[in-house]
Amino acid sequence: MSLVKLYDTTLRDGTQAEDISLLVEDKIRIARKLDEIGIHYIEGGWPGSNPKDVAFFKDIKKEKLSHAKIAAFGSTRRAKITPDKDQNIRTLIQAEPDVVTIFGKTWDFHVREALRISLDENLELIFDSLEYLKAHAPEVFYDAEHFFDGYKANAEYAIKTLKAAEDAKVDCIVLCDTNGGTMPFELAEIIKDVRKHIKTPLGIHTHNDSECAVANSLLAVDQGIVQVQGTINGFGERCGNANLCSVIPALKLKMKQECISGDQLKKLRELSRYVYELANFSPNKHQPYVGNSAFAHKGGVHVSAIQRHPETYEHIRPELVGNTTRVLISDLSGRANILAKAEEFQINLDSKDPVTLDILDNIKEMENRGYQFEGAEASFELLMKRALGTHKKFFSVIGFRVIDEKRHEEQKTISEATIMVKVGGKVEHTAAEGNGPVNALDNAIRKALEKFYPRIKEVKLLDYKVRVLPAGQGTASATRVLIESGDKESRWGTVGVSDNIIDASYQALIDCIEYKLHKDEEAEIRRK
Ligand SMILES: CC(=O)SCCNC(=O)CCNC(=O)[C@H](O)C(C)(C)COP(=O)(O)OP(=O)(O)OC[C@H]1O[C@@H](n2cnc3c(N)ncnc32)[C@H](O)[C@@H]1OP(=O)(O)O
Ligand SMILES: CC(=O)C(=O)O
Repeated sequence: MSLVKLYDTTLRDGTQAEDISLLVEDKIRIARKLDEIGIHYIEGGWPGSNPKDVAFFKDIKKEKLSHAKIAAFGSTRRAKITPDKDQNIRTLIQAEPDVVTIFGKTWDFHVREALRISLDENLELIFDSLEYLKAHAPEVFYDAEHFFDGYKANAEYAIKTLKAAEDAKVDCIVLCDTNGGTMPFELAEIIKDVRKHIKTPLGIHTHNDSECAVANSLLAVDQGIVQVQGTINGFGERCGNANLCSVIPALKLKMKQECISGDQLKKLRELSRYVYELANFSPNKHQPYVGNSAFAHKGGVHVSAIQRHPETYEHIRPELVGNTTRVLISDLSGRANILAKAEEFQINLDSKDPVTLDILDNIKEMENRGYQFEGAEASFELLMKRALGTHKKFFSVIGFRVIDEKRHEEQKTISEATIMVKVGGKVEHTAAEGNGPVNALDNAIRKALEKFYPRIKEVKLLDYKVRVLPAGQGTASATRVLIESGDKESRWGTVGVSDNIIDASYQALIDCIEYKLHKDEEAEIRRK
């Protein structure tokens, strides 16, 4: 099986996506990660476009990449000038990349309307830009922009443009589905025909406007293409590019194509999340292979079956891409979900134990009131402990009060909370201000408990989400609050539901603190 080369364009086409912008430092950090995972080519940007991309090519030279080659992107020369005078081509050479990739026009419509030159002149543009670059760069790739649309409009001319690139002796000709509208069955037929005319190695670059970018890339490999271009998480112009986080495992695990090693593949989820983080995006939890939900089982029937054989509802073993199986708890749960969860928390439950059925009934009744335990595993663990009688009461809350006050129209609203807690025999009464009522309550709870349990200081509130339940009752609706918290070691989610948003937040905050205290005490016992 020959090697399929992976060409990542997250740093170029990925940054053409709406809302994505990466600093030079971010690009360098992502390039290091791409190299670690075994990407063969990293397209760093278009040096003729902006100073940031010029800086990238300068800075990346200081990095010791283990094997990835760095590619610089640009276009064929402008009409009426020679390549050596073309500013874009000059900057590509000055960037001194390992590879230069330029795009040129394939579609006669684009030649006439976008470039406004003759069809023959475009062939000259392609040939002499590439011939010149071949003499000045170690490796040269040609992106045949709009190849599939061009072929459908005028196959003869589209093939002529590829021949011009072949005559210039480029190292790879990349067929681009630039508008992302090509269907997989069309693409396979077109590539078959191209292979009759072109002997240069072929690559594929697809966009996702018809949701076919990954399928098209895989089909192209099936048709003998040796280079696949794409981006991490599918970031890219409009609807994005072929998502390498789906392409790579499909190539490796399903098509048995050599591309990266099994150990590198295990870093795929980490890479996906790293890129989301640096792009300042929340990860897509439903993303195939690498998303949190990719191997999360909710239906009772599914959970029961995966415990017997994971393959019953998992298309691959999640560990192969660095992911894990998760069992979700909801009103679609059966006993199998509860048992699986209990096992995860190292709680011994028996499927015939009446407590299991009690927990199940309790969950279904709570979900009916609006609770949701997906994403609130810590509240769920506390619920199990309460049902089993293993829950420890570290403190009790005697009462709390939250006040919001606006003393003058021009002034900021002030939030203050007071709380009375009992720890052992001691009653503590504290007050705290906050940035809004929930923050004031959070501050007051912590202030009251920290002197008894100083490790509460380590807890950070990472995310706070409110959902109105059921929708449509306006400000009288019940609310569900989901809180994500974390400390140095882990992250956990808690939930509260009430027709009062402060009360719902209070429940989730108290569960958060109780979970931390249980977790630390159990860790301490294990250490001893
Ligand atoms: C399919 C793709 O994703 S291609 C990549 C697209 N990415 C980008 O455009 C991002 C980076 N681009 C840029 O920074 C700018 O567009 C630049 C610096 C490259 C060019 O800027 P400008 O000179 O202002 O031109 P503009 O942005 O309006 O682009 C249109 C020009 O590109 C020319 N052009 C477009 N494609 C090609 C090509 N394949 N070969 C040569 N020239 C081309 C057009 O003829 C037009 O030139 P004209 O104005 O002289 O008629
Ligand atoms: C080259 C490129 O980005 C495209 O054709 O989509």
